[in-house]
Amino acid sequence: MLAAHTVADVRRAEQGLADDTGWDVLMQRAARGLADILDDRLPPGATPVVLVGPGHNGGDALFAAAHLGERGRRVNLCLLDPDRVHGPGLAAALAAGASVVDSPRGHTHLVDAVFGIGARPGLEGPAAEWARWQREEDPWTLAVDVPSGVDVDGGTLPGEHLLADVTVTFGTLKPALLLGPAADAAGDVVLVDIGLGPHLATPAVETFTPDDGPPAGHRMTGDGPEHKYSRGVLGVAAGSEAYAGAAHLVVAGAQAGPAGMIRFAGSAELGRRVVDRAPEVVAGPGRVQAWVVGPGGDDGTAELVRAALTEQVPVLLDATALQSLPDRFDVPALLTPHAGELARMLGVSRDDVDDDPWGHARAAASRWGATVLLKGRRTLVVPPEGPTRANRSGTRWLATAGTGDVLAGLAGAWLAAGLTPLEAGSVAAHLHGAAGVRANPGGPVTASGVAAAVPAVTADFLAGDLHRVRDW
Ligand SMILES: NC(=O)C1=CN([C@@H]2O[C@H](COP(=O)(O)OP(=O)(O)OC[C@H]3O[C@@H](n4cnc5c(N)ncnc54)[C@H](OP(=O)(O)O)[C@@H]3O)[C@@H](O)[C@H]2O)[C@@H](O)CC1
Ligand SMILES: Nc1ncnc2c1ncn2[C@@H]1O[C@H](COP(=O)(O)OP(=O)(O)O)[C@@H](O)[C@H]1O
Ligand SMILES: [K+]
Repeated sequence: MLAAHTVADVRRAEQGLADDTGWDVLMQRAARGLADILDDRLPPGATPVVLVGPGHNGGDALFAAAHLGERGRRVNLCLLDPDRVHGPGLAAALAAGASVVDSPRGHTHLVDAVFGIGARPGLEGPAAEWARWQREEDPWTLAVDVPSGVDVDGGTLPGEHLLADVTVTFGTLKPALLLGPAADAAGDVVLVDIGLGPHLATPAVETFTPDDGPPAGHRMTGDGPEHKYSRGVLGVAAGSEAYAGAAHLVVAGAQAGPAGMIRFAGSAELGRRVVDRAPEVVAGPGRVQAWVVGPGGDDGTAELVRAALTEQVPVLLDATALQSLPDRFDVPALLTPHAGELARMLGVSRDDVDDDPWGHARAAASRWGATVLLKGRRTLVVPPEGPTRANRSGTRWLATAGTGDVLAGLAGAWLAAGLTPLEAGSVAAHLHGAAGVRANPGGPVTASGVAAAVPAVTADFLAGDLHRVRDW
């Protein structure tokens, strides 16, 4: 797992490390890591301009500029306020040959060291002018720690901010690098280890890396005897006269997961059609270890939700079922809205959710005592308490009808197999995104095609070897 910590937790960890090593060591580690990456990414002969703010973020970049100067590269510096600049950093950069310039205009390579974790979101004055210049001239940009102007803890973009192709961040990721609209401002994220690890608290946000395998606790790797019931049975209440396809797609997603059996609950006619396409499915009542209710549902969905909740097993509620929520859940629950559905649940506008997805998903998780999986380009899985999972797999081609139904079935299958809503939702989102890429790298996919690609992706995940999970 790759972790992100809040500013307060980063500050506490930095203090803990600095108590052992002294503050200088931290900044020197950050600066050297930054210089190495700049050296690697800048074309030979390119002269970058560094936008230098008043704090340590500027200090990191000034010491990095000194390293680059010592290695023979020209570096220009633009100071936000010449009276407020990291003095030793500036002295080192100038001594190594860097020059101060009045304006960044004309530079094709930019280093953003205006503000780091000390930033108040939104740029003003000369810093805001730099942001406008950046949009006009579009230089290749590397951000130091975070893109300046973003809301570091919340991932929102409340005002002017800079954009980055690459963000080099120190010690741990910051929430804005993984979630919300801010994550799209950060580009590729590269982590420089400065030794904070032992001092860091529980992360605020985490995300899978290619080496991550399945979490402990699913029924497939239990020690006991293995048979279809021990792997978990998933009940599916999805589809309706008008949306029969949802029933097929939820079943296809569920069959791509680890559950031992799927029971379909729905009209006899729809049940026959589902079994015709998927003969492994059992249509009709019986015991289940988890329910998926809602995709493609109709007026009868409220009753299906009520019935599922009386069984006291974990539930996944999607689409229509999100309009029939109990006041609080007394079973493990995974709610899977897209932004429009979450807006409706909370009585806010879709724009409100798009502007602050994490804030709204957290509000819903705490309001209902459920885990909320908010679908979108960067799907979030937010439990009522504890770290959020940010999904980084997928492709924009997944924005096509029915892929959400496949995800619901897949996540339901992992729930039935014994994972918590957080684990089931985040594993399913990770595999679903990777399957979207695998189904047709770089091009369009259908929801059925995504479901068909999930089993092979799952095999790689189970082996701890799932690469190429996104095409953005
Ligand atoms: N501590 C360490 O040794 C290490 C730290 N590290 C590095 O330090 C960075 C954090 O440094 P930092 O705490 O100095 O904060 P930073 O973000 O540079 O700037 C704060 C200054 O900006 C100002 N300001 C803020 N927002 C503003 C706005 N919107 N508009 C205008 N002004 C604004 C604010 O002004 P004030 O609030 O005082 O008015 C304050 O003066 C961190 O991201 C990492 O890069 C690494 O080297 C590891 C070791
Ligand atoms: N721009 C995007 N980039 C990547 N994935 C996306 C994007 N938009 C949507 N998705 C994914 O596509 C799926 C769409 O689900 P949903 O909105 O419920 O569609 P449907 O109801 O048609 O099945 C979700 O898994 C979501 O995360
Ligand atoms: K910055």
